[in-house]
Amino acid sequence: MSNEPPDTTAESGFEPLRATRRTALRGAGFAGLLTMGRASARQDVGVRLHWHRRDLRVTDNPGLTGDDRLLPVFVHDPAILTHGAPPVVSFLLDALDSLREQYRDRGGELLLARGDPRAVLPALAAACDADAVTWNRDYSGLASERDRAVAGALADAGVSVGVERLGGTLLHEPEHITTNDGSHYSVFSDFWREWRNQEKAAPVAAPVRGDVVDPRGSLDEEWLGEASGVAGSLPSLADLGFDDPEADVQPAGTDVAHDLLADFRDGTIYRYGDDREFPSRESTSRLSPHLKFGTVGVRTVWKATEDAASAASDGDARASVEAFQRRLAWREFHAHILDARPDVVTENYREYPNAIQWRDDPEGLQAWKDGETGYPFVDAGMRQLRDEAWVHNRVRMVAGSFLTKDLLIDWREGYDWYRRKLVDHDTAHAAGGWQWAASTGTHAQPYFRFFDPVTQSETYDPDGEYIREYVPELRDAPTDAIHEWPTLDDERRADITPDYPAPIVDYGEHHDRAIEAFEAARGDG
Ligand SMILES: Cc1cc2nc3c(=O)[nH]c(=O)nc-3n(C[C@H](O)[C@H](O)[C@H](O)COP(=O)(O)OP(=O)(O)OC[C@H]3O[C@@H](n4cnc5c(N)ncnc54)[C@H](O)[C@@H]3O)c2cc1C
Repeated sequence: MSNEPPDTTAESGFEPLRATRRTALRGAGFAGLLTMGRASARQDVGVRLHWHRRDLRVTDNPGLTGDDRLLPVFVHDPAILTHGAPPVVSFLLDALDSLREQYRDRGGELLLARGDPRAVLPALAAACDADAVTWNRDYSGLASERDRAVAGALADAGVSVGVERLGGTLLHEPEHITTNDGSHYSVFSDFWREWRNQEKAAPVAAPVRGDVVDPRGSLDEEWLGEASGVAGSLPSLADLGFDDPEADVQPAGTDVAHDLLADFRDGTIYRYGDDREFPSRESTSRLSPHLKFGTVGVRTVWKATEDAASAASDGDARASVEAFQRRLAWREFHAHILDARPDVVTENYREYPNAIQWRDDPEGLQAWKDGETGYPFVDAGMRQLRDEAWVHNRVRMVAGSFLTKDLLIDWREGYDWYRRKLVDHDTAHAAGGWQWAASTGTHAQPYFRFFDPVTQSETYDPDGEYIREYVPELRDAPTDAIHEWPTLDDERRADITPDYPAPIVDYGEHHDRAIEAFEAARGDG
């Protein structure tokens, strides 16, 4: 395997900027920047400004390799923050704290700015006399638009820098995995075959002391003082306009991610194949927010899977590792789709000839959000979301199917609720997951396929352990009654507990309603 990161700059569409005039950027219009100063402490090698976004780590970060000295920055961008929510922003702040420590351990400092990156980055590049600005590529429409605008702003400002967009988020860039006609794959099994066969790059080394610029003493105080909001202390959730999350959000940071990964590699990964669909068995990695914010590098995760495969005792153990590797491929499949079709966040990927007649059902939607539908497996998932800001994949699928099929409510409502509540919210995977559940996505769950919440609960929570944990009203109920709750008569339900609701939709009838709506959308009606 090559130690070199794949060269993604060639297809990036960004030409290095070669403007020669350095302009003063006083009053560039963001918090804290007033005065420029020269920052490069050592004049013999150039300074490169690295803009961190979803790569909040120093280890295994292709954006941090190279000969020049690094000045890292993170910009709290109000335009992006409007799409945030307390769990993700809380995780982000925790991750930034950890990143800052990682830089301090190397004699540097993470600059923290607040404002529009189109103003912040040209100004900072000028202030620190940067030769280059780098960032790792992001794939959403919003991010791509922003990045193009920042590259343009750097050029317009006449700051003499080269801009490079690097690939630190995925193992394979969208341009490298395409169908014969050059378009993105829309069938996962085909994508997987191609993705699996391509060589994967190894993790890259972290910068060491001396590779990182210590901006103190070289950048002007305005950049560094607390009042500027540029360095100094991290903002709080309240500073950024967010309430505290309702959930107990899992901790962030590279050490946490590496510990999770090591535990998973050394044990749980071998149970993944058999146990991953059972929410009470805790057999998944819980790496999703770390992969979203890049507190761990995906090459590091891949290497851990290869190590686990080499140490596997038999074919079953190797198959289990491969089941996990497929999940990493799903992650990239969805990212490639988002790159090709940025509209999947709001529009159906697969259009039906007629519009799907989603129901307007505010009470049903609220019951779903509150975990009060009277379908215990669904409610357990929605309450896990409320309490932990994370939900097991099987239950996300069942709760997603329940909303879009059983309640026939638009998938965008579910997407928006998960966006506000999940710590791992990621536009690519959320759009992929929701559109799959709603049968509007790529490889499409057929419209007539439902996840029957009773059968799902019997199959994937046979002892009712998961449901009992999150639906305490049913803690003492017999297991068969837990599963069959939606089908029991009122008297039997009242005998078991008066505290848990009756089903909000009649078991069975909603099925016919959804089939009719989808057939009408298909023009079959
Ligand atoms: C309706 C719905 C919405 C979803 N929204 C998100 C989301 O906003 N963010 C998110 O990261 N995942 C989302 N998923 C995918 C999946 O549920 C989570 O990635 C997974 O539960 C995270 O737990 P884990 O890290 O323990 O996963 P593991 O099983 O350990 O998987 C390892 C990693 O693979 C990736 N992965 C696993 N399954 C998928 C998948 N189906 N699609 C894409 N990547 C996957 C994740 O990065 C995950 O961390 C959604 C799924 C559905 C059905």
